[in-house]
Amino acid sequence: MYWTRGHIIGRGSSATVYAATSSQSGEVYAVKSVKLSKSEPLQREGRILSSLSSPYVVGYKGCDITKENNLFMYNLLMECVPGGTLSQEIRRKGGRLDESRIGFYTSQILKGLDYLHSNGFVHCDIKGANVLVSENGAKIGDMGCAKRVNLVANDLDHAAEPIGGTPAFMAPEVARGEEQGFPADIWSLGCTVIEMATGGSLWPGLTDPVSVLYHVGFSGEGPEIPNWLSGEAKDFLGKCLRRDPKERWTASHLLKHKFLRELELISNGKEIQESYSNSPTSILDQGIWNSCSLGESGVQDSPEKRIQRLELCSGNASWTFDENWVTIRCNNNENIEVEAESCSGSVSDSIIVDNLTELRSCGVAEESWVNLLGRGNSGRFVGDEAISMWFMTQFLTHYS
Ligand SMILES: Nc1ncnc2c1ncn2[C@@H]1O[C@H](COP(=O)(O)OP(=O)(O)OP(=O)(O)O)[C@@H](O)[C@H]1O
Repeated sequence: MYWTRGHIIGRGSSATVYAATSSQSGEVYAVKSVKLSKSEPLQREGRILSSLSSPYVVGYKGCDITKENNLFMYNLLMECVPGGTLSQEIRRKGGRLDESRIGFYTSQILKGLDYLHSNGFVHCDIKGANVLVSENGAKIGDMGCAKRVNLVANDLDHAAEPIGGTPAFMAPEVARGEEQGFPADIWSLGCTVIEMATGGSLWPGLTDPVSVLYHVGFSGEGPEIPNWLSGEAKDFLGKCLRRDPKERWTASHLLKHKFLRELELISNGKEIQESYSNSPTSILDQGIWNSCSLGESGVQDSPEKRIQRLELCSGNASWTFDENWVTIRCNNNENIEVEAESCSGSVSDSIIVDNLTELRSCGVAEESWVNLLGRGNSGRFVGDEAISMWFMTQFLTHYS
């Protein structure tokens, strides 16, 4: 397939997403690109997406390898969902959504989950930042953490698939590193409903992902359910946020819950769609394209200097919904990669050090590692190449 790369429309912790135009049809796609040498997780995501087809999951359009500026890039082409993420939509609407809109998006995310689960996939990272919205509603995106469940045994192949996701949205059994099956997505959906209702932190007062993990896993508590929600909505959340995964309702069961059924009868989707299409902040607006320019900084400094710069960039840990992110990854060889990125485009850096001893010898206080991890909405734990549970253990040991 021939296509032309356009503007950046989003950045995640592992990849950059651009608009792309098909040379033949002129159709606009979203293309997620990474250096070929680091593309194994994206290739895996592509393989999963290519096996799926649902109006509630972002559509697969193909993949290829390009050579640009002497770099080989792996590209995953997807359907372009023009409204950005659900988290961005929440901010556009002033920090929280009204209940009918919450029900509208929840029902579509659930239909996507029902589809994934009945095809044997656990998404493993449901949250507002991984749901894409358009005038037609919501679609589940970012299948980068997804894993297959053995439907016959109704169990995970633990050896093959590490636990992944975003700490604040993780189910208790996931935070404890025990299991990550279909019910884990349902807990994360409950957290996403609360995100839609509050726009704020699910765990106020907990400012770094390690303390969130510890609290979720061992405190016996769930996130606070906003008081202003109706009884039906609270009941729905209660079914999603049961601490025992066996007691959580399934996606197909939740689709029949009175919270969604009643809303569907009242709004029939129309009012919500009209309201959405009036939004002036679609990512396809030219103004947004024009304002989006991201610089790449050089990487000539020594690892020491670059780690120190990252430490300065990271500031205080804050578990908020800002778009800045800093990620620390550890691969199987225990090389540690530290990256910093600013959505405004002013910082872009990445360094690799061999082990924790080297990170220590660079003079970065261990507290700052937590800060580095805690910044932004993607202080997250994902597959092999990303922050491993091993690395989390280091933090837990340090933290406790
Ligand atoms: N199909 C799409 N259509 C429109 N925008 C998209 C699409 N896919 C991704 N984006 C944008 O790109 C951003 C990054 O995408 P995505 O979350 O898939 O990347 P990632 O590197 O896997 O993220 P992370 O690992 O941090 O969760 C999204 O937050 C969204 O703004």
